[in-house]
Amino acid sequence: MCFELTDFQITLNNEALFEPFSLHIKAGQIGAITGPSGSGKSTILSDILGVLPAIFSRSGNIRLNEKDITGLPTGQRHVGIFFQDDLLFPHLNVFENLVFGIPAKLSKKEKAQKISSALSHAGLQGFEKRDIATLSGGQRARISLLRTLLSEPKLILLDEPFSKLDEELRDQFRSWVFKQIQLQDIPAVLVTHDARDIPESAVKIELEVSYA
Ligand SMILES: Nc1ncnc2c1ncn2[C@@H]1O[C@H](COP(=O)(O)OP(=O)(O)OP(=O)(O)O)[C@@H](O)[C@H]1O
Repeated sequence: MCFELTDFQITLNNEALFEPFSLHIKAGQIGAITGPSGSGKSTILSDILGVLPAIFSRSGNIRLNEKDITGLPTGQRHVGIFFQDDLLFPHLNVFENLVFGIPAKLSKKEKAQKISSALSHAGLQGFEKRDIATLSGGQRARISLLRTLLSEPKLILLDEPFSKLDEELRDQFRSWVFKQIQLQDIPAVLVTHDARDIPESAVKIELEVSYA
């Protein structure tokens, strides 16, 4: 598994948001994109996901596992996203939230097994019937990432994933997330404004903004 952006640039109203860059990451590796507010970090993730708003245009290529995915609709890209607002369904329990992430082709039993094993991995064994409202912030965050991982993405995007967590939880959750990405053996693109969120081993890109 590998992910590449080549000579990548996004333009808004004929003005480039940042200088072109290339990024190459392998399975289990993190590509970390930083840059000033408004430099285009979230827009880059939207484009990788396949939902770049029409007002923007892109030059360069997006390749996942050696295949150019630029023309593919979102549903065929197999890209998972995780961000600070966890978007769990508050009226459904943990099991019902997680089952949304699982490919529909699996049987009921297989789905239940996958969920049980994922919860154990996250230190949340037996949480299937818990209401979302009864979970702590850190537990919610873990459930939310599990849901993304259960969809078996080929690439995961992390958009300011830790910014809503308090200091202590943030450290724990960050290490846990990076471990899950390695276990899943997929590449990940991380967008953050906080250097503490970037692991040593990450491939780092700092967006260069050229102000007119
Ligand atoms: N739908 C939109 N319509 C018009 N301009 C937009 C739209 N979305 C984003 N922009 C502009 O595009 C630029 C890049 O925005 P983007 O959200 O990608 O930046 P960012 O680096 O993620 O910023 P931040 O760190 O503040 O979240 C900004 O100047 C923003 O105002």
